[in-house]
Amino acid sequence: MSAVILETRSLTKMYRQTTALEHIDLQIEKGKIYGFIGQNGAGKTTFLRLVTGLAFPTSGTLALWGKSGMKELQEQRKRIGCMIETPALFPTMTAYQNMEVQRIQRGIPDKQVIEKTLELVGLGDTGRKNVRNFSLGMRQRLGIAIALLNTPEFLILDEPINGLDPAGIVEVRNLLKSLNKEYGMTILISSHILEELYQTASEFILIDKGRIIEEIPEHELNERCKRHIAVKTADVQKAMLVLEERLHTDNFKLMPDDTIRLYDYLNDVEKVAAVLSDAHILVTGLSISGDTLEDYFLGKIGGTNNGKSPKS
Ligand SMILES: Nc1ncnc2c1ncn2[C@@H]1O[C@H](COP(=O)(O)OP(=O)(O)OP(=O)(O)O)[C@@H](O)[C@H]1O
Repeated sequence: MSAVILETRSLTKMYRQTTALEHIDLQIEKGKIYGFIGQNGAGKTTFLRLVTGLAFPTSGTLALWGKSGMKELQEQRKRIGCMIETPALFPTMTAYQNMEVQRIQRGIPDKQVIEKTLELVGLGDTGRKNVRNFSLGMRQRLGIAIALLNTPEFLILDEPINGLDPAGIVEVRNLLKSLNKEYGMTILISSHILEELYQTASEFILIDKGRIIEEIPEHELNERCKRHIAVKTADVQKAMLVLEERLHTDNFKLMPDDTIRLYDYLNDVEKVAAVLSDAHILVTGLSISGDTLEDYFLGKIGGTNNGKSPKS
C-alpha cells in the first residue's frame, strides 16, 4: 500500500454564513498527481489553504505524513511547496532576482538552489530578461520554481494552468510530469476545467459546493467517457457471439447492468442493428453514448454545458 501524505477527516470550514468546505474525507498518496476539480467557488482554494496552514479549519482533522498536532503540522509543512493564487513576481527583475528575493525571505541558505531550480523548470537560459517580458507560461513556471525552492516532497498548485494558451499548458504539464517521474514528487493541482488536467493527473477529485462528489483514477475516467455503442438486449450471450462472428470484433465489454459496450462501428450503427436483427436478437436499446470530459464533470455536479443538458 502506498504511503499516505495527507489525510483529512470530516474537514469543515465555515465563513460566517458560508460553508466553504463540508466534511471532507480525503487521502493523498505518495508519488501520484492529483487533479482537484471544481467550479469557481467550489472550495478548492479553501482546502489548499487549510492544508498549507494559511487558514484554519472550523472542525475536523488534517494529518500530514501521519502528524496532526498543531506544532507537528507546522513542522511537516516545511516538506510542502505551494503556489496558491497568482505568484507575486517583481516585473522589473529577472527570474534569478525574483528567486533570490524569495530565497532570502524564506531563509533558505543554499544559493545554488536557484540555478538548479530555474534549470529544472526550463528557465535556466532567461539571463537578463525581465519578468515583464515573460509569457504567461514562463511566469507560471517561475511561480512553480519559487514553490520548489525548498525542494518539497509534496507540491500544491492552485490553478497553475488558468489563462494559459495550449503551448503554455503543455509546458506546465511536461514540467509537472517530469517532477513526478524524476523525483517521485506528489502533486496536487486544482483547476475548474477537468479537460485541462487530463493527461497530467493520474487521479481526479471532483468537488462541488464544498463537498467531494467523486474520486476517480484516470483509467476509470477514460473508461467512463469512452464513446461506444450501448446495446441493450435480454439475449446478451447470443448478441456477443453475433458481434464476434458476424462483425468480426471483440472490442466490446459487458457492463454490470448487462449493457454491451461496443467500441467499434461507431460510424455504422445501422450495420450493428441489422446484424443483430438478422440473428433474431430482440434489441431494446441501441445508442451512441459517452461523454466529453467536461460533460462528464457537469453531469456529476448537475450543471449544464452552454445551456445544453449534460448527458447522463
Ligand atoms: N475569506 C473568505 N471569507 C468569506 N467567504 C469566503 C472566503 N474565502 C472563500 N469564501 C467562500 O467560500 C467558498 C469557496 O471558495 P473558494 O475560493 O475556496 O473556492 P474555489 O473553488 O477555490 O473557487 P475559485 O476558483 O473561484 O477561487 C465560496 O463561496 C467563497 O465565496
